[in-house]
Amino acid sequence: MSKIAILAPIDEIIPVAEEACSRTGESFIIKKINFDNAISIAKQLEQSGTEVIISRGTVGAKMTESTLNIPVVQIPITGYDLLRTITEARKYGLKIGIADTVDVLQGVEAIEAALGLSIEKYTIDKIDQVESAVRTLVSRKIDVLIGKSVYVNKVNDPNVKTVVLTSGVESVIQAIQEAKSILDVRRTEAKRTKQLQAILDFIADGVIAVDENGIITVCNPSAHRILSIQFENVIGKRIDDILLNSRMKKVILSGKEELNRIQDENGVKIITNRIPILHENKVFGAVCTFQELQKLQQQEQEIRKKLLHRGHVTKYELENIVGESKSYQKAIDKVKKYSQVDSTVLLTGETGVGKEVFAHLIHSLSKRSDGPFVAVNCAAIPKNLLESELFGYVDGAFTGARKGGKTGLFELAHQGTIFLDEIGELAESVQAQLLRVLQEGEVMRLGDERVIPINIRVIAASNRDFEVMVEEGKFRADLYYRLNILDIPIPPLRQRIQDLPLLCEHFIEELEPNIQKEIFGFAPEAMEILKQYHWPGNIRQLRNIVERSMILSPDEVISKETVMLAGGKDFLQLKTNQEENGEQQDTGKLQEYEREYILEVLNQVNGNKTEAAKILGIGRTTLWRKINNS
Ligand SMILES: Nc1ncnc2c1ncn2[C@@H]1O[C@H](COP(=O)(O)OP(=O)(O)OP(=O)(O)O)[C@@H](O)[C@H]1O
Repeated sequence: MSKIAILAPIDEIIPVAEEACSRTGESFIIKKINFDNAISIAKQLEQSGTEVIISRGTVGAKMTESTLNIPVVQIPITGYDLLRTITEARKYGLKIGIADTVDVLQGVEAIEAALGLSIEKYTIDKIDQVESAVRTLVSRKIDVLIGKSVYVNKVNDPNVKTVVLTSGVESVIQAIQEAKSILDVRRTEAKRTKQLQAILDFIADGVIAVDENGIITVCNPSAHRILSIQFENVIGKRIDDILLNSRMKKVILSGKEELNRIQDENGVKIITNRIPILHENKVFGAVCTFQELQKLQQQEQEIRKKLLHRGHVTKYELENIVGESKSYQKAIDKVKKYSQVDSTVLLTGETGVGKEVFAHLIHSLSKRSDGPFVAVNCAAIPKNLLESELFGYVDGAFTGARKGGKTGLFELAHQGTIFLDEIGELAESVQAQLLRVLQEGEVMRLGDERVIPINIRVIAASNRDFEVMVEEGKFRADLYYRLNILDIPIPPLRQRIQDLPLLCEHFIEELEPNIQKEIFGFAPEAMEILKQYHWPGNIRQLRNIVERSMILSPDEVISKETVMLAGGKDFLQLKTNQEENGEQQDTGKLQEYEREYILEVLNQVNGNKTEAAKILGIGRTTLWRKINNS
């Protein structure tokens, strides 16, 4: 199918067009048309793949002004065509009239001067001037009328002869060249449009463009998906009828871009960039690109997880939790119940009772278990950094701020749980911001004006007495009540000492692979010692003592002496108490055991005193004194 068609409004054009095609080596469609059927024929050709039409005269002009989507190239009237036609007309008389467009008439003036002729001219500027043009010229008593076929066909005065002004082969060749270059441009444009379309179809960002009146000109598939609105035929509609908060008209009016704005559309939160489309300092539209905030936050979490090589995931499951005592089981029951709701939990208890373990457990039993678990020890992060760590910051928020800004831990916990350990250590300013997070479900990065909505569950923990802190004005009362919706007090180890054998067994099993020693357990007297101790460091301290005892023990069963040694000075104090209680202890013998075990440890670490002191939990000087004392 040829991409170019020549539509001839007069018969004379057909042989000229055929000649032009044969000279240029083309085989275009050549069809005879008339004023009435021109547009329907052109439309049929357009549908069957014709991309450029060549025609001429009034019919050509009619096609250009019609609803055709393809360009129409006019076959020009050249000076040569005029000369040829005027020479022909002179055969019929000297009084010549001509009706045509201003550019053709300019050529006529040049020929008049050269030939010493005076020609009656009628300037056509609209296609419906045929009748009046012919009437006017005939009334001037002309001998002959020159014009396009529609004009000459209207002459019915037998005294006036007619000559059709038509184009020659050169003019048709000129039109063919022009049509071919239009075809080239259209092909390049089509390629570029296809490329752009592929980009728009492929990118995950939503893209919507509007013209200067706010009428949608582009809306890509991601925009449809993200906003999940039925976008039937959105092209051509007003942006404000489709989106409630688009602000595109504002961007067109101000000519200023708006970047990284959070926008709510039908309950979908999106982060949007809007820019004006400028040409020669004039705004002729705007384009916005946007992403779903929730997706962005998820991706950011994924990337951060990978970058940090550690996932914000829970480490403890219910089966790793040891404790059968009533008080502990009561606390575990609360964990199970509270994990099913989304309210804030406050865990209280002495250091090392397992507050973090409980927080992990609540998360892993909750419906958020697939989301992140972010644990923050508020006492471990320097006070001046805590705010920026929790809330994040934007580029240039403060001196020393990392380029590109930083996502805060609250944002990282989005769709999951944040565990704020040692919450009693929060500075007052941070307490106020935390209250806002709990009340509004939003965070604001340092140096930013935008609020970022987040969906998190907060679990807080402290080993301090909040009521006293609130009374002393060190902790905001409103924050305390907000945190203390569900409370879980965790009992200290000394109040559930019956769990001790189970815990020891659990830790031996857990530690054995690391220590690479087979240990059966604690001798009954050793267990007695452990049960008598008051465990200020609770389970963490117990785990350390079990580990130390396992390393020190020369036997598969850990003896009382090994435990005494592992307990260090805290346990020696215990021995004194026992003595005071009337128990007989042989101090000299104990010191001897102590010395023996210290030597055993030294032996295991090849005499490295620093290493041995570390394992024994005593200073190097004490170690030296203990070896040399006896
Ligand atoms: N019920 C339990 N069963 C087994 N191990 C436990 C249990 N509870 C706590 N642990 C262990 O005890 C140690 C201390 O627990 P955790 O860090 O949760 O205490 P914490 O109360 O948060 O301490 P801190 O107040 O110092 O932050 C951890 O090694 C943990 O594995």
